[in-house]
Order: sequence, then structure tokens, then C-alpha cells
Amino acid sequence: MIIACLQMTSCPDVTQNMDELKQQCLNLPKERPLLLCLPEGFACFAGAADANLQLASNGQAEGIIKQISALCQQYNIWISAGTIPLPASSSQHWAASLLFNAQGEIVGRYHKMHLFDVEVADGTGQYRESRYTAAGNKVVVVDSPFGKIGLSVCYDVRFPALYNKMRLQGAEIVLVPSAFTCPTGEAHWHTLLRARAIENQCYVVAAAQVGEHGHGRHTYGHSVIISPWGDIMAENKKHCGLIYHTLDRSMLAQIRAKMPIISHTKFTCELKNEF
Ligand SMILES: O=C(O)CNC(=O)[C@H](CS)NC(=O)CCC(=O)C(=O)O
Repeated sequence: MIIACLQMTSCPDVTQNMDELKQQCLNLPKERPLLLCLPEGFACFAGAADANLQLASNGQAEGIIKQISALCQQYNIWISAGTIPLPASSSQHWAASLLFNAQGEIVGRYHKMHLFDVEVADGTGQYRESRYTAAGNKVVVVDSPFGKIGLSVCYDVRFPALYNKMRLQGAEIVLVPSAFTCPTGEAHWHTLLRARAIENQCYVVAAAQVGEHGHGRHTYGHSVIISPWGDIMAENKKHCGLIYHTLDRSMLAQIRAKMPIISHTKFTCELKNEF
């Protein structure tokens, strides 16, 4: 069982990004089952403020889904499709993270819960993700040949209760497709991801955007695959392209058996009422 992460410098042009993805699929290793993880905004990034809303409402998102589904069948792989904007209302979209099986069927759908309304000293200044994005309200854990997979996106990684909840729902692998800013990435990226892996005894797989995307948008990169012990098993610091790791499920089982934190914890976590 092998997990691959594709690091990308996506631009606003969907065709160009999808061509890059198809090109990279030619480099995949031969082992199966294989899960390919794509970053947040892989199909369209750094466009106009409402570019994702347009994608969601003009039918282009369906075209992206069809192409991902075809790649799954062509290569006999599972794909975690970072985020694709899907319609929530006429004025907002979900940042939807879809999981496809090797038959190209959608077997998991998660909507990013925590939206990045944050001031960052990176030249962009203010991020207001909630302007066009609706916040999800459902924790999603999906069964797969790789183990139980919990879905999350980028800024979610700062909210440990979500991951505790996933663990309680059986998660063994947690996906965090991302497009971190450079200053917050330098300060927090590895620490946040390693903490989620250690405290939940899960693999953490974070496919990221990297570099300069145009329109003043820069991202931190550093896609990582982290073991349930918190070790970084594979990392792609600054380049576009693939990293891999072969899952060791017996190691995961041993860590959980030797340090049974789920039976030791005094806490359960609940969603806020208004959700
Ligand atoms: O807008 C898009 O097209 C794709 N989405 C993003 O880039 C999102 C929302 S602006 N970025 C983050 O969540 C960064 C989080 C972050 O950097 C942190 O938590 O420090």
C-alpha cells in the first residue's frame, strides 16, 4: 500500500493545471493499491476573487470531476482531489474534498469546516475565505484498502478537536490538502501536522501548493507524509512533483496497542451548538 503526494504550483488556468496533473501521473510507481493526494485548489489557484464560485456554477467543476475519475480508472489508483469548488448556493461554494476509488467513484465528500479569515503579513494582507466559501459542518471518515481515511483541508489543521473526532470515528490516515501562506508555514506547518499525527496516532498526509502562482500569491510548499509516531517519512520542500511512502499498518497497530491514549483520555469532543 503506497501513498503519493503531488506538490503543485497551480495557476488560474484549469486546463494547464489538469495537463500538469496528467503529466505527473505518468511518473507514478507501479505498486498498487496506490492513493494519490492532490493539494488544495489543484485545478484552479490564485485567480480572480470569485474564480472558484464561477467554476462551481458554470459546470467546469463537473468536468474536473470527470477527468479525475478517468485518471483513477486509467491508472487503477485512488485519488484525494484536494479541493474542488462545488455549489453551495448562488453566492457561495463549498471547498469540497472528494475521495475517489480506483473505479473512479466518489466514496467520500468533505466540506472544509474552518475558513481562513485571517490577516497575514505576506503582501496579500487579508484573507477572507468566507466571502465566497460556505463552511462545512460534517466530520468525514471513509473506509478504504489503505485504512480508515479522515478528510480535512489546510486551515482545519489548526483545530485539533476535528482530528480527535476523526480518531474516535476510526481514522488511521488523515489527509490535509493545503495551500499554506509562507509566513504561517515557516512558523507552524511541520509542528501542526506532526502534532496531529502524534496526538491521534494517525498517518498525516499533506499535499501542498508551492511557490509563486501569479497575482501576488505565494505558498509555502513542504508536502509531507508523517508516520503515526510523528516522523516525517517523505517531504518535498520546494519543488513541484511527487513523493511516496509505503504504509506500515503493523507499526500503527503497535503504537496504539503500546500507548492506548483513547482509553486513557478524560475528554470527548463535540461540535459547537450552532453547527
Ligand atoms: O483560495 C484558494 O484558492 C485555495 N484556498 C486557500 O488558499 C486557503 C484559503 S484562502 N488557504 C488557507 O487555508 C491557508 C491556511 C494557512 O496558511 C494557515 O493556517 O496558516
